[in-house]
Amino acid sequence: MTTLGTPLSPSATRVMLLGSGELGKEVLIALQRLGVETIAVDRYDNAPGQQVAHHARTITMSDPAQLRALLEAEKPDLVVPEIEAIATPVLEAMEAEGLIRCIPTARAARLTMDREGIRRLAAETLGLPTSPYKFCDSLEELQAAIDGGIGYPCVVKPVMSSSGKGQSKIDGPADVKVAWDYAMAGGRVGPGRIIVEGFIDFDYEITQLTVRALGADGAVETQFCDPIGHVQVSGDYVESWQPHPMSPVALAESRRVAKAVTDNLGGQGLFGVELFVKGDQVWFSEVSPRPHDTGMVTMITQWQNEFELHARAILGLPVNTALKSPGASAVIYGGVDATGIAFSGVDEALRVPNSEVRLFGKPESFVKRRMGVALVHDADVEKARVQAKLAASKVKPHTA
Ligand SMILES: Nc1ncnc2c1ncn2[C@@H]1O[C@H](COP(=O)(O)OP(=O)(O)OP(=O)(O)O)[C@@H](O)[C@H]1O
Ligand SMILES: NCC(=O)N[C@@H]1O[C@H](COP(=O)([O-])[O-])[C@@H](O)[C@H]1O
Ligand SMILES: [Mg+2]
Repeated sequence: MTTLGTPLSPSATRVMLLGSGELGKEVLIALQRLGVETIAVDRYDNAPGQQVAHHARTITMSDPAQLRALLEAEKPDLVVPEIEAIATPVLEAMEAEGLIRCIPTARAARLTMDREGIRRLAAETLGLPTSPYKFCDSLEELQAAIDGGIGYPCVVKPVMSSSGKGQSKIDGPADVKVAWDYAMAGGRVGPGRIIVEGFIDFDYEITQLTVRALGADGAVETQFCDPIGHVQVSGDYVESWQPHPMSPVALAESRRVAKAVTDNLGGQGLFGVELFVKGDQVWFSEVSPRPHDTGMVTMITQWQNEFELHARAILGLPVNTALKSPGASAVIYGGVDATGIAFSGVDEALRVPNSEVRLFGKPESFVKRRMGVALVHDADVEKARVQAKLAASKVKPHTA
């Protein structure tokens, strides 16, 4: 049985988010609605989730000493990683010492913070289909990997990066050094290990949201959301929709792969399993052991959106993954490099039928920083896509 306390009292159920961007903000709102006391941690002040949590803390989460000191001081009941760039060995050590409970598990956070950990698990331990790949520490190793079998075209990514940072496609020998240099500039931490992957010429790609939550008998059960289709530009999501139509064989294979990966990672919570599909063939790409950016569409398509599902699953509450209506999301980028920007045209965006807009409240805008998202529901998912892009285009960010 789950017992929840009163926030800001000795009985409080206290949850700490490590990372408090747009995804964490929605998890925090879902937790607040259940009377959970929340602590929002990020690398900068006034991060989106810090604006809605009971407590805000700003630290360098990749610094082991800073992370351990904060966890020891706050003693949360649950620790919920929201980004990859965290000193995960601290989480593993403190979980092993019985000092914290990490969502879904500290091991899952460690394996997925680094492309090498999750790729070797999926392909080599679990035997799941993936693109061909090699890990390289120098330009020479990269060239040798391509010549030795990966071939052209291929994709280079820093092992520690997300949202497409440092990622590029290599079409021929002339691109190899450019891709290497770009990866070195775009990686998250430290010097240069990359993954080079054979390019998969997929028909479409999906995110298979997968929830591990407690059933009535107290055992973990796996439930799936309808598949989310999405379009990525330069490795970053620009639009998503749900449901994405799939053949029964491809859908069953997607769920087999998603279950194999999430069973191994374990724990409770929602996962975003990224898959490439061509005909009935499915390749595992990567997995977020937490809500996924493409899953923001569920804010308008599901009875319980992915953030509510995560909140409920981690607290031991039952979940419902049913679709409410087909719908779509389209990203609103900053368009300018400036702090404290303004957004015109929100009224016009909201005049698009069946639309909603979320502005994340990030204190600083960059040309390609995701600052908001437009959402539209419609019985016709293709129409929802068109309308969501229309609504997003009406919002005009500019310097204040
Ligand atoms: N091997 C590949 N073949 C074809 N396309 C690929 C390949 N690898 C990546 N892509 C494309 O680039 C996108 C981003 O790749 P990936 O998910 O690995 O990067 P990421 O930086 O982790 O992104 P995010 O954090 O947004 O999930 C994929 O969704 C896909 O569209
Ligand atoms: N693909 C991962 C992803 O979308 N993560 C989301 O972006 C935030 C960072 O945004 P920022 O880079 O604008 O600070 C993260 O905190 C998370 O909410
Ligand atoms: Mg991805």
